[in-house]
Parts: sequence; C-alpha cells; structure tokens
Amino acid sequence: AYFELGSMRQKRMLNQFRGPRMLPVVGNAHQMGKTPTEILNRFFGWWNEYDKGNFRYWIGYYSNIMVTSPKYMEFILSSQTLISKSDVYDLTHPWLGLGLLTSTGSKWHKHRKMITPAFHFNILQDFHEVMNENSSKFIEHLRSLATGDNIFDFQDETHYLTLDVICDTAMGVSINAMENRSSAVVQAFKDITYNIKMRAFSPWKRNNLLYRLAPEYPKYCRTLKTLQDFTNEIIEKRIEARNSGVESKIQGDEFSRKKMAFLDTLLSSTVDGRPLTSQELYEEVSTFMFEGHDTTTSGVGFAVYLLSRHPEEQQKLFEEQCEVMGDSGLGSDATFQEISQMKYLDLFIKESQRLYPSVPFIGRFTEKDYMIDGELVPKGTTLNLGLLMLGYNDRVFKDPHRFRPERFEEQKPGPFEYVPFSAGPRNCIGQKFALLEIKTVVSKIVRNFQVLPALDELVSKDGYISTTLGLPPAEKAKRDAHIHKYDPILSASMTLKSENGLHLRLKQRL
Ligand code: HEM
Repeated sequence: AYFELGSMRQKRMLNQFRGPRMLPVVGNAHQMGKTPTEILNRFFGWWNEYDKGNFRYWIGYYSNIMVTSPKYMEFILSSQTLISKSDVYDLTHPWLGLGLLTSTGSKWHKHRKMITPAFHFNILQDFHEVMNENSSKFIEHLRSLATGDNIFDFQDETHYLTLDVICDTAMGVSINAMENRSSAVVQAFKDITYNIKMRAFSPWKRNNLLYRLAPEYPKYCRTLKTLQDFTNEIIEKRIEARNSGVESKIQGDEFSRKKMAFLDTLLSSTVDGRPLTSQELYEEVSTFMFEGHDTTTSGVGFAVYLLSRHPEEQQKLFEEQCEVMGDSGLGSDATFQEISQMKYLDLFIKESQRLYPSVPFIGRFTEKDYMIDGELVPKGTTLNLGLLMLGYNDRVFKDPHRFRPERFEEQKPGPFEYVPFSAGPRNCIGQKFALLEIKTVVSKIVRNFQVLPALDELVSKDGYISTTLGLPPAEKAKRDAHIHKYDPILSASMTLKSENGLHLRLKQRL
C-alpha cells in the first residue's frame, strides 16, 4: 500500500506516454528478459512497437522512460540542472566514489571546470606519444599471434593495450599490462569493469544487499581493495615526489617522465581556492582509469571486428594509409597531423560507433518535474537515453543495418540524432583523447596486417552487418539462421565480453 500510494502521481502522469501494459507490483519486470541479449532485444522490440520514439516501462515501482526522440535528447543533454545520474551508476561508487562521471550539482560543475584544461591540445599531443609507443608494442605482440591461421581473442589483447595507455596518461606510471597480464592489479582492472557491466544487467546482483550473498562477493571485495591500494599509493608517491622536487631527476624511475599526467594537472589545480583532497584525487583518477580504457577497448574492438567482416572498406582504409603515410612511411608512427588527414578512417570510426557505440545507454534521474517537448515528466523518473537505438533509426540513417562509412560524408545527422559521446555540458570530456587513441591503433593495425575473421564465411557478402539488433522479427529470424558461434556480437551482447570473445586472424602486410 505504501509503494502503491507513493507511485500514484507518477503513474497518472506517465500514463500519457506510450509503453507496455504493466502488472501490479512487478510493473514490466517480468517482460525484461534475463540475459543482456534478451534485455537489449526487449528494448528494441518496444522501440519498434512504439514507432521508434520514447516509451515508458516500470521495474517494480521504479518508473523509466527510454528516451530516443531527438527533442528529448536535446532538452536533457543541454540542461544544466538535469544532470543527476540514474541509479545504475551507483554500481561504480564503491570503486570510483563521486568523480566527474557520477557527481552532480555544484561539485560536478566545479570539477568539470577544473578538469577541462587537462585535455588541452598540447597535453593531448604528449599523450599521443604514449599512444604511439604502446601501439607499436601492441603491433609487435600481434605479430607474434599472426602465425599461420592462428585464431585469437582480439578484445582480450586490446584490453591490456588501453590499460597501459590510460595508466601512463592518467597517473604517469607504466604498469606494462601487455607484458604483466597476470599481475594482480592488471587483473583487478579487468575484473572490476566486467563486474560493473555484468551487475548492470542483473536485477538481483544490482542490489547491494543481495550482492553480498553472491558467491563472487569476497573476490569482488579483494579486487576493490587491490585497486584502491594501488591508486592511493601512486597518488601518495606522486605527491611526495612533487614536494621533494625530484620528479624529473630520478632516471629510469616511474616518475621520471616529463609529460604532464592527468594526476599532475589535478595536483596543480584548486577547487574553491584549495588543493584537492586525497579522496577527490582518488575519485577523479579512478574515474579516468574506468572511463578511459574500457570504452576505448570496445571502440578499437568493434572497429577491428568490422574491418574483418568488410574487406572492401578495409582495403579503402589501407589505400588511405598509403596515401597519407607514403609507401615508405607505413612502418612509422603517424603524427597528430597525419591522423587528422585520414578522412576515411574518421568516417569508419563514426560508422562503427553508430552501430556499436561503446556506451550504449546513459541515464539521468529527475529530481523535480520537468516539462519536456510539451509533456510533463514527473520527479523521480529514470531517463534512459538509448544512444544505441539512435544509430538504428531508419528515419535518420537510411538502410541502418548496412555498414557504409560514406554515409557520414553524404548526410550529416542532426546534433542530437547521433551522440556516441553524449552532447552538451555533460558530454564526454575524453572524446578527443578517445578518438585519437582509437585512430592511432586502428591505423597501425591496417598498415601492418590484413584483418580476417576466424572463419572465411563470416565475411559479409552483401555489405550488411550480421547483428540482428533492431531488425523486425521476420527479418531477424532469416538472419538468425546465419548466426555463427564465432560471432561475438551475435552470440552475446553489445557490452559484455562473450563466451567466445572476438576471434580474428591476422595476415602480415609489413
Ligand atoms: C570510445 C570511447 C568513449 C566513448 C564512446 C565515451 C562516451 C561517453 C559518454 C556517452 C559519456 C556521457 C556519460 C553520461 O552522461 O553518463 C561520457 C562521459 C565521460 N567520459 Fe567518455 N567516452 C569514451 C572515452 C573516454 C575517455 C578515453 C575518457 C578519459 C580519458 C573519458 C572520460 C569521460 C568522463 C570523465 C566522463 C564524465 C563527464 C562528465 O560527466 O562531466 N571517456 N563518455
């Protein structure tokens, strides 16, 4: 009775929205599905049913609106007040606390202003050196895997690369994850990101109290402690080194790099006229560690996945590399400027983020009533912004299941019709960093290897992707017949590493 009475006003207001019929107490929870794939299919099913617009659904007494209309996107993403995150972000709190991603109100405003200069053009150029160094190492490692018809899990390998890049740029230390992959810290980073995503899709494990009963809970606590100790120790050492003025003098030491790590920017910054507290430093550095490597892993992974399925587009990319780098420059590092000249690569990454955005959904929570596009959205509503769905809207992207990078040249989507990095004041602060890293790695891969799927028959024959997300049921059934166990995106979800991984083969070009 308490919950029913408490949600009466919301129910009355939300009835104006289209959405599936709900049952008492459970709402629509019984229809959601259990696995990430089932959940995504359910969302796409409703989205098609409600004419590719917004729809509301209830999980028990929690009201949700799936937002995909550009007008709503614009209102929400441009708002300076509707910036509180939905409860799914609470899953990151034990690790990240309240850093830039999860904080709200004046803390977020002040920290955003303070952190913005950390992505200044000059700093990004220094970071590009780190990206180049690490991707060269990565290429050498891939070379050792590119023997004969060897099949390996590409996503898994990429994870270590992006971890090395973010550790060096965020904290100024090298953990050499590519070589020390079994170290406790490296595994801890890997485990915690998997854990957060897995819990987001699991209604029971999402609950903190119930999660304590899960068999993996003790391991989760150990992982958390490993990460907290590691990050706090780096911060302490960095502060000590700064205080004693020995930063640049220790030869061969992990603190000897001259470039400015993100942590250094934080240590030289102030909020309300005071330096950041240890807790604030910890929260922001950890946020960057999380946001800065998992997203780029899937960014590189999905781009390379598409390379393997679409040989014509791969060839076009290779030709562009020859043009920009010159035949004799194919083995060298691309400069910042050369990367910006790679126009087809830019289109290719845009198209891969349309189909497989690294961040498929983002969430907000209304702390008061909002009037959006003539509709009253009541206080206490969770707004799930379906960035993933935007890419499959055939009113914006003609023939959306077709992989065609050129589409971004021919017709630009509106400012709120394609937003893989979000938009407005709370957009991705690391967008330029991310694109630079993804392009640096992909450009090197294309120059050095021909990327092939695990099995030849997985190559797309008609330019269409094999993912069935968003297709009407009849077409979906037709394509389902071609699903192959090696295809990671079909066999699992967009966001969770599948049981099969992203299996590829490489043939050396250089
Ligand atoms: C392909 C790569 C990436 C994608 C697609 C991506 C996407 C996004 C999206 C959609 C948001 C909005 C989240 C929300 O509103 O809840 C976001 C926020 C954020 N991103 Fe990224 N991101 C990427 C890489 C990075 C990198 C490399 C960094 C750091 C080096 C980074 C740091 C952040 C931070 C700190 C926020 C929170 C910003 C704020 O709330 O003010 N991201 N990102």
